[in-house]
Amino acid sequence: MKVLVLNSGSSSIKYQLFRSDDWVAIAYGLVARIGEAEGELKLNWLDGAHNHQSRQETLPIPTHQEGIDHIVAALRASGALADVSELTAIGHRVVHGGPHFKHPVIVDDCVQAEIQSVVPLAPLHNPGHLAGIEVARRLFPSVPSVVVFDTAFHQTMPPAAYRYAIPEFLYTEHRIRRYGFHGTSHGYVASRAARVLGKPLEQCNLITLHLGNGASAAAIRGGQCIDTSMGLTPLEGLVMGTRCGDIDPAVLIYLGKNLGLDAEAQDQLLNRQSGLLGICGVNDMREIEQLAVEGNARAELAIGITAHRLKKYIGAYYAELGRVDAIIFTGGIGENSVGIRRRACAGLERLGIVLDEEANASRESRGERCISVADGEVRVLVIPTNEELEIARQALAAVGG
Ligand SMILES: Nc1ncnc2c1ncn2[C@@H]1O[C@H](COP(=O)(O)OP(=O)(O)O)[C@@H](O)[C@H]1O
Ligand SMILES: CC(=O)OP(=O)(O)O
Ligand SMILES: [Mg+2]
Repeated sequence: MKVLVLNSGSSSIKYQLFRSDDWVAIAYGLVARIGEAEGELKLNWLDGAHNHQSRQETLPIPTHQEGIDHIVAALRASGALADVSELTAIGHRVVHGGPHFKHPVIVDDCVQAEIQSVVPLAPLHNPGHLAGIEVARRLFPSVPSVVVFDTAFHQTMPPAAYRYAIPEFLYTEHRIRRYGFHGTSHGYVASRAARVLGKPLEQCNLITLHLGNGASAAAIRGGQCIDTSMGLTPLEGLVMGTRCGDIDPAVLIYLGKNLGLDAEAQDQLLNRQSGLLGICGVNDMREIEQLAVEGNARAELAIGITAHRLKKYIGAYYAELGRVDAIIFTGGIGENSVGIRRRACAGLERLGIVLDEEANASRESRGERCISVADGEVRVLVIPTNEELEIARQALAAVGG
């Protein structure tokens, strides 16, 4: 049997198809630029002889419905999915689950309404997820759709970590609190780290750093999340591709009073025009690192602010945990950027965090690896994340597989 995972965004749908007996990804790809004049369909799959094949097409994809239609047609044509009846479940990534969801759930109208109700709290993410869920339920009524929430892993945080120091009614009546995101990734890399460390997850104290386009840190004690850097929305915390992360909230008051920016304009400014893009005009870390090598001062500053913020969170979470077994880097930047890892860990020797420069810089291994010195008190690990695999497993478990 097979499990299809959809990570449906506002204008794109990433997908992966897993065989559930051995969890091999037999196909994966992307539908991009939904609603634009020229859309894009990408499919990679394993053929009958286990050779990798790929196909790419440019075509108009006006809606999410057509996007999912194209995905299913391409999966069928490739032979990866002979028939929809082979699907045991469809797993959907949902960034914001609000205050109630602690576990994955099979979608029904109530669940969909609850996800809809928190759209204002994840404006970049939840609307696209809902579009994907609606279409999947309509097109495949016989296959259960399971939602796996980014927020679920963080539900173990204590009130001291998740409450903000603002009037109580904002929490009780308006659900304003820290939720945290990327939980599927933090949870996945934490369990992989426990295997590398050779002890049960329940005995591991970890700091996990998910550094992709969105970026967040989590403090994990005994396998459970006790704090995380993202807040009510995925805007708080670390510096991101286009999001500012932590700032003085009075910046918003200033923007409103002195620049006349309304809420919509403030949202655009801090969610889409800030972060790396705002500092140096580019939001892709690989390009920024190249620009910095060429002497671009704004690119160098963008890297400097990013690493400074990371170090601050490592220190804060070290203090919260008291004892740390490992720091884990993951996500596109965490897995690939030698420089960000080096700068985030520099000067932390007194905390027992000492990188092995050669291991950190080695491009030989792309997989799970240790990049700290052999006798380091705190292990520093690079662990590639696999949110889709984790979603597929959790979706199968939710349908009783
Ligand atoms: N070799 C590399 N060196 C530095 N940064 C990289 C490298 N490869 C990817 N990245 C960065 O990773 C980020 C994207 O991370 P990713 O986890 O793929 O994002 P998403 O959150 O969209 O899944 C981009 O900033 C990209 O530049
Ligand atoms: C929650 C979040 O920021 O997700 P992403 O990194 O996919 O944007
Ligand atoms: Mg990602």
